[in-house]
Amino acid sequence: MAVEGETAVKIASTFSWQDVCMTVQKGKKQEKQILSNISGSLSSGKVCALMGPSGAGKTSLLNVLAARIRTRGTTEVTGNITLDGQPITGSSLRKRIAYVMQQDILVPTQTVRESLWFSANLRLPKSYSMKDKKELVEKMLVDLGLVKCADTFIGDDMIRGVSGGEKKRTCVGIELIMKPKLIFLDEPTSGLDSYAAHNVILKLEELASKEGCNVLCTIHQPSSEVFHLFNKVMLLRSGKLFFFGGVSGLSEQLHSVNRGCPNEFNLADHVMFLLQTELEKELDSMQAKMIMETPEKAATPDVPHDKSVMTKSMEGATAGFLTQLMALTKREAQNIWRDKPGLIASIIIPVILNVFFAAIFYQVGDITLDNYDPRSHFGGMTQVAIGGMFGAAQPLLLKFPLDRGIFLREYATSTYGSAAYFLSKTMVELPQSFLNAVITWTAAYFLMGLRGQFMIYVLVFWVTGVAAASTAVLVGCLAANAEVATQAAPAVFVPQLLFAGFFITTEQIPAWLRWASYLCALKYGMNLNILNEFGPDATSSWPDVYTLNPATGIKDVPLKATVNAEFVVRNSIDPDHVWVYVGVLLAIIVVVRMLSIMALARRAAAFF
Ligand SMILES: Nc1ncnc2c1ncn2[C@@H]1O[C@H](COP(=O)(O)OP(=O)(O)OP(=O)(O)O)[C@@H](O)[C@H]1O
Repeated sequence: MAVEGETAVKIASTFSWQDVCMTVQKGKKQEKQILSNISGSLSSGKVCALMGPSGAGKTSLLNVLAARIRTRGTTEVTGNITLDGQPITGSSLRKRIAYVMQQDILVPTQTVRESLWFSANLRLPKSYSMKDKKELVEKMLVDLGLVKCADTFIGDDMIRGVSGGEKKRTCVGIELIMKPKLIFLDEPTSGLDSYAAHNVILKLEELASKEGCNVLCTIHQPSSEVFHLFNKVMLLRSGKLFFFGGVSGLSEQLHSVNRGCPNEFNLADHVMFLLQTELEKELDSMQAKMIMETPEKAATPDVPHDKSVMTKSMEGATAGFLTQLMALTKREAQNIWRDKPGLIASIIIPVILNVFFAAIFYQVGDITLDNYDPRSHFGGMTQVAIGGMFGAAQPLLLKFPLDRGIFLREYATSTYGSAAYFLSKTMVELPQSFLNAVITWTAAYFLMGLRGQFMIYVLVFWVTGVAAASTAVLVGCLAANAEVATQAAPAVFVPQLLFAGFFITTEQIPAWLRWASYLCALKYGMNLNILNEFGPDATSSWPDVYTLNPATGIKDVPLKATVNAEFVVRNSIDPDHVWVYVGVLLAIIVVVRMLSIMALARRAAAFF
């Protein structure tokens, strides 16, 4: 299927690498040589297997050739790596390189078609119309044999989804949609049975020859059928090139050094066994002979299988910020909507918990009751605020660490920027937290018999929850992983409880520590709640109820004056500063979320 607007460009690209070396610094003076003088070349339409015993340097070489090694610090890489004579550096060349990781990092609630569409929509240049993109996705589904499962969820442990082989082919499709010139795959067949593995490599081979791209993949134990699909094989041993050439060439070479593969044996198994069982001395002498055979072949560019392969230039701007934001928001919302158990739990659990807690504080706000106690009244409000803070923070704390794999893969392939990614999560979070605020206060307000304005409680709870979630998000973006985020969370949230006026009033906190309460979002939320329930405006309409005067022993102090002094004055809350409290809460949200975007971008930049 020809995509409208394609430019007729014959692909005949050559990928070559000369004298690639990699060393890592171990301690102050020691160096470890990971790769030594590895050379070779591949040309359009060829699929090369990178093999060798464990620790031979396969992943290191793959990462070096794909420009995925950070050469700062202790790692040094030398050598020449070029694509059509150009060194592999710079973002435009990077975009022509696809890297399929060993783990299938996909969104479980997306279907196969949606996964490919997401990649096409955000990564293809704007010169591609929607129709072009859709045609490309459909073509990719056909080429990769994914039509039958196109509308099946990717799935995970909880959601029934596509098979392992189909997942792997989806990962390949996500990268191939960009029509990359180079495709690197780390163990694309690991965890697959031999038929599924054959299918993946066969599709890769077909696509490589059709699209004219160079494919290099590490592979552990290919079956004979799989092994013979490769056009080239590169064998490493202790960081050195043992063999590079065609599969039949390998067989000939082994015969020439008297280590031919018996007819009934698998050539790949045979050579791997040899590499791990032969004496070092023997291997050295074989290696010396075999390498002598390869450079000439490796240096000669191969002729593309299909000389009429067409492609369209991938240069030019890709999707803009708004398109990225919309696509990401849609995916995030779908993710929540399709995760039915999670969605139901996010509604049912707050209802049950809040009804239960409110039942404990039943009618604590009824000031006309004989057993009325202002501390219980305040306690009821306190528990809603504390529950709200943890309830809002908890789901957000692990959101970014748990989704980091997908973010890094997509960010690294320039699918979107960190700001669009971050804002998309916020767009979905806001209505969810508003719904949570309505649920919480509907349960709490009437059962506890509070007197402030219902809608103010909902709004304050919502904004304070978003502020708590912002802090959780920042912790999640800064933390190295989910475990670190979980460990760090109490250090951030417990002090908020201490500074919010629940256990100690602001005026009792030592002056040199009091400043910390000004950074505490919960404190501002609580100030607004206290004014809504106990502030002078709120209490002005209270019926006349009197409390005990300690000086006279007579109940002649108006209750409104008692609660005002106890909760408003002692917590240094100024009724004229309502909008200051609202403003500071909003400012905390904006500043903390901006810091989170920066932390996310920094983490993504450090990925390579
Ligand atoms: N940054 C590093 N610092 C120290 N040693 C390293 C580093 N990177 C790789 N190595 C070492 O280099 C050798 C090659 O590692 P590499 O992961 O490339 O091997 P591999 O062939 O892919 O192994 P496997 O098949 O087990 O994944 C190993 O001994 C590994 O411990």
